[in-house]
Amino acid sequence: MGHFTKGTLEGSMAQGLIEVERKFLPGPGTEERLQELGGTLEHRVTFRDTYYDTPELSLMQADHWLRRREDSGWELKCPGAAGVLGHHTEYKELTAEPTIVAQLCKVLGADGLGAGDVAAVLGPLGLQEVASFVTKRSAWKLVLLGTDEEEPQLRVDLDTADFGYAVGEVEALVHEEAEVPAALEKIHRLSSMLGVPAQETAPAKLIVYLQRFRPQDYQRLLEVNSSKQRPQATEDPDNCLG
Ligand SMILES: Cc1ncc(C[n+]2csc(CCOP(=O)(O)OP(=O)(O)OP(=O)(O)O)c2C)c(N)n1
Ligand SMILES: [Mg+2]
Repeated sequence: MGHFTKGTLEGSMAQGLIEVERKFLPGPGTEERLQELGGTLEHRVTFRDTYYDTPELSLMQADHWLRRREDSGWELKCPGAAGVLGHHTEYKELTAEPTIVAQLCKVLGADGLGAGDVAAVLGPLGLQEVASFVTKRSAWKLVLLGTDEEEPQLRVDLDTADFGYAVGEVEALVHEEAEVPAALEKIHRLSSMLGVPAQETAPAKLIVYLQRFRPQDYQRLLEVNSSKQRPQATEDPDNCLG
């Protein structure tokens, strides 16, 4: 996994936007540093995420991540176009339930389940809870000095999961692919001002959860990840940007 993930956000508020992000390990001084850099705290929020998969983890093995987030509904992250910028990977974030159901059926090879609620197809598709945890997030916004455009602003989320793991994300939202390199450059710049070592990466909360509480599942995922090359977006029938 590279340092960045990028997904196209769906939904009324953020239609067509591309999310470019980098995860890092925050320290005790990270919030203070954000303030010194002119960052503003947008909000603090607490939410529970529950992830679903088959007993064999068919979705995760296909790089699909299905979750229900308390108060904001279902979301499926699925692989987007292969990264052309080196280290980052891309995810499209589906939030419309009929679209999620259609993609689930495609990945799991199921037919004739209709296009209704996600909850209604969990049983038929053999999907069950694999992880559930609460995140406390502080969401920050920041404009880099010496940047003339008003956007994209950078966002920083500082998350602490209820099982004790803390992880940060620096992210930018852009409108088109052509803006991604500049966004990556800003993310790099802010990360380094936050004292993040250049090569540092941090695992997703879910990955750490599996490692700690479902070690056999974690092992299964590792084996798949090391034994297969990520398919090119254009050749991958499961790709949901395609
Ligand atoms: C080794 C490895 N690590 C990560 C991945 C990708 N991955 C792992 S879990 C996962 C799903 C969770 O993504 P994450 O960015 O951690 O979610 P979160 O920050 O809580 O929510 P937001 O509010 O940003 O939507 C993905 C895409 C992978 N395929 N392989
Ligand atoms: Mg994230």
